[in-house]
Amino acid sequence: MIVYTPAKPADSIPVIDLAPSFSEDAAARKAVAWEIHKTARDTGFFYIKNHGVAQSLMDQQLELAREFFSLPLEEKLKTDARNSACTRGYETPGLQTLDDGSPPDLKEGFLIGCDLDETHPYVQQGIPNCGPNQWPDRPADFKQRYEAYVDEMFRVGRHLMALLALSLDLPEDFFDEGLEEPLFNSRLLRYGPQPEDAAFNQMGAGAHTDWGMITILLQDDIGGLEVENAAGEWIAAPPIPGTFVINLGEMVRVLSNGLYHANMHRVLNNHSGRDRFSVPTFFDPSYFYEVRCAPTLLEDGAEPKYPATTVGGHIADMYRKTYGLAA
Ligand SMILES: O=C(O)CCC(=O)C(=O)O
Ligand SMILES: [Fe+2]
Repeated sequence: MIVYTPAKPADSIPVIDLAPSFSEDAAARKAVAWEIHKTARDTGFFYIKNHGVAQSLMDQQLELAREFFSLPLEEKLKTDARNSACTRGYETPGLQTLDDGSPPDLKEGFLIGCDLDETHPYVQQGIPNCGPNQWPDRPADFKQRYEAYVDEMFRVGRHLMALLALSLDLPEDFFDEGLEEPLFNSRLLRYGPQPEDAAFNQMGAGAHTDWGMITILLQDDIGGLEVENAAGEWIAAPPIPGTFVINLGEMVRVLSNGLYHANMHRVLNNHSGRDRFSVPTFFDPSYFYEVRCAPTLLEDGAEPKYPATTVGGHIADMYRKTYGLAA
């Protein structure tokens, strides 16, 4: 358990302007990659602006979360994630415990991922965490609305992977073979206000590192996300209109031989009396893509610090672990 101590004000999570990264000018793209390189070695977190996602789509996605969670419980339970072999669907409060030893997370969720039906080879082979989504009938057009958002997350995710490659002196298309069928999960989240009688160390989301490559977080205007920087200090990651919060997951540690950080973060529920909504999207190369230390980071004959690992296997293990804890 990581016992809560208050976070300092944010002074070191940079806002990176992606506009020059869409330029034809290779030097302009490289300059953005260098900004990512610097922050990846410290907080592992940064905001992005001028990412090309329409503000209206961002607003609509938070509205989708608001509409879904305001439905009666019995309606939400029609897509109960406990009835899904791959934990897709509605997640009741307390279903997940991100920080072992802390109380279960005080948040309500709705999870989707790659929508694979029973004819897909992965599903036939019983590969963990692969299967169909559960789509609710209400709110209207939920599936279409969520999929329109995911399309844009794929575009941003691919773009960030190219910049991540560049930031490690790799060719921009280095990850392309792993990105034909990216693995992703996306979750709507609702964090209620912190109860007066909250248990000791009760968090909205317990301190954790993300498991995959890149997380693209959309948050509303309430705040509550906190990040541990390389100095071990907790700093706030407050909402900044028009931005996404990007953070690097455990796969990046393997890729960068520990040079880049997959930093701890958590959500403290608020005292404003209002619900907070957020939408993290976890973007990764395909299930069996092997992540290994970037060749640019190894001297001749040197051994990488971390063994190569497949994205899907690691993430599936972490799902089992964090849901098992809450059971
Ligand atoms: O809701 C947030 O701000 C962060 C959520 C998060 O860290 C996660 O789901 O991994
Ligand atoms: Fe996270």
